[in-house]
Amino acid sequence: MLTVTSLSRSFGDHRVLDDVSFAVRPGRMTGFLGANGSGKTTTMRIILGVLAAHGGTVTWHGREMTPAQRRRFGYMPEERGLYPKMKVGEQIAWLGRLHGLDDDAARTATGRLLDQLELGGRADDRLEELSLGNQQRAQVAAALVHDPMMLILDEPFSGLDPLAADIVLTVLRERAASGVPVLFSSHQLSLVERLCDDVVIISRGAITAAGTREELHARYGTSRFELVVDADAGWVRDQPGVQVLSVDGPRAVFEPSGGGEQRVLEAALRRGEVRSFQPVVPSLEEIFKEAV
Ligand SMILES: Nc1ncnc2c1ncn2[C@@H]1O[C@H](COP(=O)(O)OP(=O)(O)OP(=O)(O)O)[C@@H](O)[C@H]1O
Repeated sequence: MLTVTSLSRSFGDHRVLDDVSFAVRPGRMTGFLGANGSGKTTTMRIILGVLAAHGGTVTWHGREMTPAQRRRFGYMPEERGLYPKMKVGEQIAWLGRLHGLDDDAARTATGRLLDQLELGGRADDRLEELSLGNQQRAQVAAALVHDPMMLILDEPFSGLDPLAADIVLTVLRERAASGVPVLFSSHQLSLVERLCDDVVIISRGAITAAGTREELHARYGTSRFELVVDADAGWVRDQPGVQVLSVDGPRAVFEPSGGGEQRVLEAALRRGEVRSFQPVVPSLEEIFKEAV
């Protein structure tokens, strides 16, 4: 497990990280969310050891991380760093060797990854000949080729169409399932909602929410209910013990008190068909807006 505790960092007078603490657990996909300039990249760079913290610690399984351990991390930086003129396959294998793989292992890992990322046929093309989305997939391969023990990915899904995002996601999920902690930043909240196990939200350099997706839904959950019937739902307004928030044809959203939701459900069943009746679960987008 990677644990970040009380990180702080300033650039001049500008404090960009203030008491940042969170954990990235093995086998989990952790989404790191925050508005532009909130401190995600700075935090990731400190974890990687390419930027010094002014306070706080980064530990791996409870101990201060060593440079050798950091070298076993896989990092996809925000500024993509592959060579445009170099052939994709050669480049990924070369990065594997730089990380200590022998020639055979580097070639095998490269071939497998490029196939998984559906770039197998492009191994002999120069990077610049690939579309931007395919270049991005090659960047993912570069971060994974040495079988890293932890993955830190800055916006790995930006610029990918939904099919390409799913291909990358499958590869990352496979690594997470094998026990690798995965931390990735993203602005695409619907995507994060679908794929992350844990969520960390940062706002202006401070963590405003962190936990499993279910914990955040419960914490930011409301006591609202949504009822959908087969005719106009305006009658819900007359029910005792509920505050109606909206009625839109057959759909009513209300906030009950003292068991009011049961009475509404019973009344709806007496009146006819109930199409759905459920508590309103906030989306990650709503949680994000409330937390930042
Ligand atoms: N080298 C630097 N020198 C001065 N200020 C910096 C430096 N690096 C980052 N900052 C500032 O630190 C703040 C946090 O930046 P950071 O890149 O960590 O944010 P971010 O959450 O990754 O943003 P984005 O989503 O836009 O990539 C910003 O105000 C940025 O201008």
